Amino acid sequence: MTAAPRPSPEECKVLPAGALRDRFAVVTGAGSGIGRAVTLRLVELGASVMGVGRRAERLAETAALAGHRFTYRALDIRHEPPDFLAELAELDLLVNNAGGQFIAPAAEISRRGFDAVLDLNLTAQAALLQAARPGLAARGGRVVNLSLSAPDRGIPGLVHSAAARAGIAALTRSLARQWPAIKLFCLAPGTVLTAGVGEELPPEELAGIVERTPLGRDTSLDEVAEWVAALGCGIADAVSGALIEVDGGSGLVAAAALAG
Ligand SMILES: CCCCCCC/C=C/C(=O)SCCNC(=O)CCNC(=O)[C@H](O)C(C)(C)COP(=O)(O)OP(=O)(O)OC[C@H]1O[C@@H](n2cnc3c(N)ncnc32)[C@H](O)[C@@H]1OP(=O)(O)O
Ligand SMILES: NC(=O)C1=CN([C@@H]2O[C@H](COP(=O)(O)OP(=O)(O)OC[C@H]3O[C@@H](n4cnc5c(N)ncnc54)[C@H](OP(=O)(O)O)[C@@H]3O)[C@@H](O)[C@H]2O)C=CC1
Repeated sequence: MTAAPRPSPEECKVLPAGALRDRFAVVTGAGSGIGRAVTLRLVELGASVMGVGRRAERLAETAALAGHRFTYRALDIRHEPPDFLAELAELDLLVNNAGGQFIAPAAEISRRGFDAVLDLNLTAQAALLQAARPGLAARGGRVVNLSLSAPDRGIPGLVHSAAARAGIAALTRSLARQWPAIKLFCLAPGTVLTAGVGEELPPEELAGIVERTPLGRDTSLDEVAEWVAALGCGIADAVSGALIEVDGGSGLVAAAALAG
């Protein structure tokens, strides 16, 4: 079956020019995929962005596209303390996007494997949030935590990631209550055809997942980027702590079993 058409990049751009003028954002995982698309859109809307990731060369590629309002720090959020955030006196937006996992049957995930995925997708992100809190509170700032659509329905093959992603949604809700000066959102894409997801799943399996999605298509990078920018610019400030699934309705149907 042919996938349903996505909106064009221009159709996704609904925010007015300058919507993020004079704002300062930190985006983790800014060297590729969703993080790069988010970075470029935030910069286009007027923000200055600090990007974070392990590979400096990937971040340098983003810098070449983003221009002078983008700076970056090459570091590992799992293994280095989040001092770069604690040092920021003021921060308007933190996009906790760096994440990922490996696909494996539950019985084959070792304690270290489970810990690695929990660490990347939950514990390290919690540490970034704690470090960023004073700077965010000083500006009435916002946080967008990237998650995965419908982890609460169960995802065979991704049990460690589903547990971490359910955790980040719960952390987002809890912090929204505890830190009222900061607005926190959890944004959960379904399938976004990045190189990263392509390394995890073969094309035919991805096509099958997209086909089972109620809207019959993937979610585009531009759609995710616009959602992050919208949550970050303040137009959604009547909302806090929410899990927003930008997934073409894939969270409404049972997730495919990715491993036995
Ligand atoms: C129906 C739902 C549709 C869902 C569609 C999918 C949507 C999701 C998309 C994305 O997330 S896109 C992002 C794609 N990119 C990634 O996910 C890559 C990220 N992965 C990593 O960075 C690493 O794999 C990791 C998860 C952080 C682990 O890194 P680390 O360097 O700590 O690993 P190691 O030291 O090598 O190993 C630690 C531990 O983990 C075990 N392990 C690693 N890979 C596997 C595997 N494939 N299978 C089983 N176990 C694995 C490894 O063996 C180690 O354990 P021990 O052997 O020492 O016990
Ligand atoms: N694509 C999809 O369909 C979906 C993606 N997601 C989530 O969205 C986020 C982005 O995914 P996507 O863009 O597709 O994937 P990518 O693999 O392209 O992005 C992950 C980014 O995180 C960075 N990163 C990974 N580990 C670390 C670390 N320890 N320290 C610092 N940076 C790190 C990577 O850079 P580097 O390797 O240089 O460190 C990379 O830029 C992830 O959390 C993913 O799980 C959720 C649902 C669906």
